[in-house]
Amino acid sequence: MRSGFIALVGRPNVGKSTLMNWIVKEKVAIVSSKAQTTRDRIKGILTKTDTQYIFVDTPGIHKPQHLLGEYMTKTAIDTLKEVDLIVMVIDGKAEIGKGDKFVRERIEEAGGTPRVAVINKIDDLTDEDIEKKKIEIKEKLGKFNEIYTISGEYGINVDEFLKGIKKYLEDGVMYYPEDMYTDMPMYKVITEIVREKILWNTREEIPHSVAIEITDVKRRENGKDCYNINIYVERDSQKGIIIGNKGKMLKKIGIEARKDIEQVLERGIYLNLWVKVKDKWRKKKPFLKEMGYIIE
Ligand SMILES: Nc1nc2c(ncn2[C@@H]2O[C@H](COP(=O)(O)OP(=O)(O)OP(=O)(O)O)[C@@H](O)[C@H]2O)c(=O)[nH]1
Repeated sequence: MRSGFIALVGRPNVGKSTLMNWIVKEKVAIVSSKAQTTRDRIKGILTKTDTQYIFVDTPGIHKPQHLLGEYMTKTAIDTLKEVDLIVMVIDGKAEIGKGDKFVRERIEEAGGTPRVAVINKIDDLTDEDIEKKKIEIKEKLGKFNEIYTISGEYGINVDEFLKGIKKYLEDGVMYYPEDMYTDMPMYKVITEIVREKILWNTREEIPHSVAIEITDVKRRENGKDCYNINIYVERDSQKGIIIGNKGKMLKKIGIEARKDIEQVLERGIYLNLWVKVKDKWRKKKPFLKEMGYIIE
């Protein structure tokens, strides 16, 4: 048996969450076309007959712009020092830029941890594009132990990638029981589902300034739990967008979120969503602490 921790790193939007979801085939990481949606270290665990892969999906590494950003980057760098392997995911469809170089520098800070590069989104690339990308990586990002080419969305070459990275894992250990696919607490899974639905439904209109909190769970007489969940935004205008015309948007978000949550919990629930304005919440440390984004 081999087992080990693998950090998936890369600038926002390269496809880390999509890849992890494909690998563990369960809803453990949020997928969105928006940048920086994954705020927490989430482990996706895949146990095969003789290998257990524990994936740590790091927050999108980027230059800190505000308090929440600082927290996300620090978490990501700490992760890199602890793992057995760093997998740097690169968007094969985009030119390698400042964001990728910034991530590469953070990998250097992790010291001697082995690192491989993954060119993602090859479903949209020609063989020639892929070869060019490999050269670009060597020129702009330097040396990796290996370079893999995959598509996380369609699962192309993902098995080969998994077999290939087995050698970096520790021999003779198994960290988690076989049937476990995430150690993310259930409340976090639930709030992430709500956040995902908001981001999907509101498209470009709602920025990342949204935080979700379960305020209470009450059991109704028929035995079903009723979840009350607050959605915090920064401005009245954002509140308006989420609620929508005659409350239609909030209703849609609620229905979609409830369905996914019921699937995860394997039972029926009631879900009440409340939208609240907290001005500039990202800059307010006590509030961030309360929401679990800062641990001191
Ligand atoms: N064509 C193609 N698109 C992909 C692939 N993987 C991901 N995408 C798209 O790329 C976008 C970003 O994917 P995510 O998985 O959210 O990216 P991420 O790196 O986890 O982003 P953050 O959580 O913001 O760090 C989404 O629109 C995906 O549909 C792929 O293999 N092929």
